[in-house]
Amino acid sequence: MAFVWHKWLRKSIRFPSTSRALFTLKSDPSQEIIKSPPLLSLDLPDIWTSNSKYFDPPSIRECRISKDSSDSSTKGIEGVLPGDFGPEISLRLDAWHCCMEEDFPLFPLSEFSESKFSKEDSASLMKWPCMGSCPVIAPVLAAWLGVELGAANECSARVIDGKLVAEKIRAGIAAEVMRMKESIGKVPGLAVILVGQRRDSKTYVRNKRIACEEAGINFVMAKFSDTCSEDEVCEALSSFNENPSVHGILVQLPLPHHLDEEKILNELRLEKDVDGFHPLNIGNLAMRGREPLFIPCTPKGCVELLLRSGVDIMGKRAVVIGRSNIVGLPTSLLLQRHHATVSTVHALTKNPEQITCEADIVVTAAGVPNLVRGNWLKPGAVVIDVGTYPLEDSTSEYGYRLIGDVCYEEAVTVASAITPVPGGVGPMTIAMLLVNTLDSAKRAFNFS
Ligand SMILES: NC(=O)C1=CN([C@@H]2O[C@H](COP(=O)(O)OP(=O)(O)OC[C@H]3O[C@@H](n4cnc5c(N)ncnc54)[C@H](OP(=O)(O)O)[C@@H]3O)[C@@H](O)[C@H]2O)C=CC1
Ligand SMILES: Nc1nc(=O)c2c([nH]1)NC[C@@H]1CN(c3ccc(C(=O)N[C@@H](CCC(=O)O)C(=O)O)cc3)C=[N+]21
Repeated sequence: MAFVWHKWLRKSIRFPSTSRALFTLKSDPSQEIIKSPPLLSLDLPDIWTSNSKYFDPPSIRECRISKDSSDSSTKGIEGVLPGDFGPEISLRLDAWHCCMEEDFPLFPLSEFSESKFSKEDSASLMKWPCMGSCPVIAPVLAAWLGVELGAANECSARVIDGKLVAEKIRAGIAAEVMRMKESIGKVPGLAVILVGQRRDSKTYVRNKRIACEEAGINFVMAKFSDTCSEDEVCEALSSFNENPSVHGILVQLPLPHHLDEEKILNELRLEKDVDGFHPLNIGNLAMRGREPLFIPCTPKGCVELLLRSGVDIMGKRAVVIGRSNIVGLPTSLLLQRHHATVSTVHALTKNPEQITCEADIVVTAAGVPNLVRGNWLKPGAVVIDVGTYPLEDSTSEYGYRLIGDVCYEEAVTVASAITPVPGGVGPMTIAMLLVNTLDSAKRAFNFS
């Protein structure tokens, strides 16, 4: 289906740098477009959530708009989406181009955000999340659709279903474990050290055990009381280090205060560091051209969710809220490896909302419930909520429920895609732990 942009609209369009860069690369056949590098050892297809009326079939992830066609006759640009292209400018689109009906593709082209629109126009358009970052194309499409822009508030962000994605990944891992078992008679093994009685830690470890069992991965655990000594923990760690049937070791954090976390983690063998917290793994993640043995599970899960939701990371502005060794810092490093321009917000950052407002991708890992309000977000931003704050709730099965960092009800009306808590990043963290454990076993057995 074709549509026409009026000439005055065309004048207001300037192609932003990402498009320009890609256009340049495309016009030079010796250069390949650099894609975000794949992360998973398992080659699984893209997965799209079906729980929103706005979803992206992978086939329309790249569309082209004819540059010069019909200019003289229609005094506009004719765009044909997708499939029937003239001389093209290739646009890489955000993940969330909507497809309202099968034969009516609707593309909020956020690439055109430099257009000159009056503030009033932009403001009202921005309230329309599915088009919000495209002040140029939205009115054209709205007129074309015969809908009022005011109907905006009915739209809401696509929910990125981490649980569903994680289930598919885990099914892939189970198949790989089975293949390994059938070929060499071995399976991967994960060992967990759990110290103390924290309810949330117990829940996370239980989830890890269930996930391992379902995937056919051996799971062993060493449990200690709150008052145990450092030596006891180190002894267990060193026995797991020596055990050839253990390919991954995880010390559940946080540890009780009397234990020296750094000292204990230092005991862990690099090649079994499936959490990816070892300084050498983090250092290699940070350095260009170096490959860490393991990428920390939560950051890897966040990026995996972005990629599988069709969100292009390259050239995008990302803000990571939090800079901890286990989530915030490695997430920033990993996004940078995927060619995002990354800013960090932490507890001492001034005007965090202004910095966050600039981001196309927001990953938040502060552990502060409802920290990120709707007005912290750029319309159309993709929001990944890592935060899990255990709130007392006697009506819940385990006496608490998890709250994220993001004020979900507000964010869902502004963002283009968002992860829920629970059911977002958490299950992906566990899936990535299984991926790392499988990778480690494959390395140990020289099995590919
Ligand atoms: N879903 C999952 O799979 C996982 C979830 N989590 C959850 O993610 C959250 C973060 O975990 P973790 O990194 O270990 O936590 P830490 O407490 O180690 O780090 C929190 C980070 O957030 C920053 N921060 C705290 N308050 C604010 C604020 N008001 N504004 C901006 N930044 C702030 C801190 O800044 P500063 O450095 O200045 O102190 C710090 O860098 C927790 O809720 C945790 O439960 C963690 C791991 C996995
Ligand atoms: N060495 C170490 N490695 C970790 O990866 C690690 C850690 N320590 N300490 C604590 C944090 C937190 N974390 C989570 C894992 C799973 C869920 C998870 O599965 N969450 C589910 C719900 C869980 C529930 O049932 O309550 C969800 O968000 O849907 C959450 C959080 C890993 N962490």
